[in-house]
Amino acid sequence: MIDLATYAARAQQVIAAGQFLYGEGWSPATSSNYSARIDDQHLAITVSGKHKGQLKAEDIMVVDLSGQPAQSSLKSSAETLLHCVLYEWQAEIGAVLHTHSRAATVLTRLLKDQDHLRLEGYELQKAFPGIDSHESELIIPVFENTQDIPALAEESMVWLKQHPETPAYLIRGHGLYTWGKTMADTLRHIEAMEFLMACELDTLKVTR
Ligand SMILES: CSC[C@@H](O)[C@@H](O)C(=O)COP(=O)(O)O
Ligand SMILES: [Zn+2]
Repeated sequence: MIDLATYAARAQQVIAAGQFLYGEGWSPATSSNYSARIDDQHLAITVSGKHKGQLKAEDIMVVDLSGQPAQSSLKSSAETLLHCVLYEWQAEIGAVLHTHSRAATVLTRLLKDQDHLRLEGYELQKAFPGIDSHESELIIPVFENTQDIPALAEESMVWLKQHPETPAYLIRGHGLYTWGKTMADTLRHIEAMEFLMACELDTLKVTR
């Protein structure tokens, strides 16, 4: 049984996240998907194809950790499985957010054949858990874009199980996935990644 009060609270968090992320320009044109954990078996996730700045309660649905809808005929996000494997991987993950910012799209295209973004020397790296110095190296994997979501889910898990400290990943020409213990933590990770990616783009502009 799903606790309805918890579900309603999580749905409100997802709606508020959408308003913020759309307002920042990081979730344009129905792109992006968001979720929050309800319990050890269920998550609240956006219905596929919705405008993320105008989400309503009926645009959030419940799926189990295998991505199957719980008592719903609605279609959950096309990328539901990418969320599910993260919740399955780490029990402490409470929210997962996927965005489509211009910075994530352009930077990953500029990185061309590189399979990761390397960040070092930025004070803001400390916005991520376990990082207490700008001198540490932060590696964010860049996966190739694909419509084969089960394959991407598998690829993300292979990387993350080998690098469990990773706070986010990028998909080339597509966007960002990040996660955290709470929705607030996850939103902070997005803001930090957006700042860092903007800095990287600014640096490329003057050094290329
Ligand atoms: C509007 S194109 C973006 C989609 O292809 C997809 O990548 C995305 O982020 C949103 O898909 P959705 O099924 O609404 O969760
Ligand atoms: Zn997407």
